[in-house]
Amino acid sequence: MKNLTSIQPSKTQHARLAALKQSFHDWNNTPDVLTQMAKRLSTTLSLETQLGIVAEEIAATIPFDALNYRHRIARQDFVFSTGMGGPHRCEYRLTLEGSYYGTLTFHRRHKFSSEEMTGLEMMLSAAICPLRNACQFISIEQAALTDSLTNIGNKRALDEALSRASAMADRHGAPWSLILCDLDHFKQINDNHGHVVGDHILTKTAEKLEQAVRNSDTVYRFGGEEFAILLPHTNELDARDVADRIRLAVESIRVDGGETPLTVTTSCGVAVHLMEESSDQWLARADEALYRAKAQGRNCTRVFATIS
Ligand SMILES: Nc1nc2c(ncn2[C@@H]2O[C@H](COP(=O)(O)OP(=O)(O)OP(=O)(O)O)[C@@H](O)[C@H]2O)c(=O)[nH]1
Repeated sequence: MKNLTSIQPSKTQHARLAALKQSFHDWNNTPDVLTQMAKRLSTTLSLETQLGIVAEEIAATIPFDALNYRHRIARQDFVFSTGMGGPHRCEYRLTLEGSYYGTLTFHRRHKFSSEEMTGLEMMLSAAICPLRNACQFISIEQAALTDSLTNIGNKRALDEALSRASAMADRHGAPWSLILCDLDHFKQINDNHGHVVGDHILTKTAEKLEQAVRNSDTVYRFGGEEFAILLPHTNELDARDVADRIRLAVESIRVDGGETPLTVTTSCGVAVHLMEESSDQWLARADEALYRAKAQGRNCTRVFATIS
């Protein structure tokens, strides 16, 4: 083994260690305004919580009447507001290393002085890194729940949504319906026209499904050519109508397939949530209805009927 030269603590090192000890003491016991805010921000990756902390810490030094934050992250608008208006405002576009992380606006009844604006800028400079991390965390979380081909929710997103929907249906008693759609003879499209055309049809299908349903309904791709639509406040009868509308929407898709345009049909299975059933049981009943639609000729809707 190589001999290591023994390191003798020098005077400078002693001084540095003493300074470190002092700064640890200050950081721990009497942090300055910026350190205190940075410490609090580092405890969370929730953008909402971070913005609450920023609002509190800034208000302690620079009072304001309202703070608004808006940013579009992963195709979704994120909005945070605290307090009530005021005619004067200071607006900051938050950017770091060329990337944009939202716009923060402070409102107040009285004008902000230039000294106060400098203070705001200092506080925001100290907050921008944690805010950037929180925005990126939302993007990563969103990506893990999104199907990369069609840009709609994936199987994981469906599982989470079904669990939430089951809990809400049990608690409030409102009907929730689930529609499963599976494109018919999709293998033939891939085999005859190639996967690129197949992928294009899947993308078009996702678009059509989203257009065919209400804003409050959500569409997921949970398997190769399988889609799911979750419909809040929708009973069996209405869900059946939606499923038939969806089938017509999918039938209207036209994709360039050589001499004649390619078309596709879909089979649908519907199940309304039953009191206290698990999301797996609910999904299994919708799947059973879909299986019947396939077995009974395809391009049709079957409902897992409930006796009420
Ligand atoms: N292009 C493309 N094809 C996919 C994707 N995922 C799954 N598939 C294909 O979807 C096809 C599904 O075939 P099957 O399960 O036999 O079903 P089907 O041919 O639609 O027949 P039915 O469902 O019984 O009407 C297979 O050929 C898979 O390769 C994808 O991401 N892109």
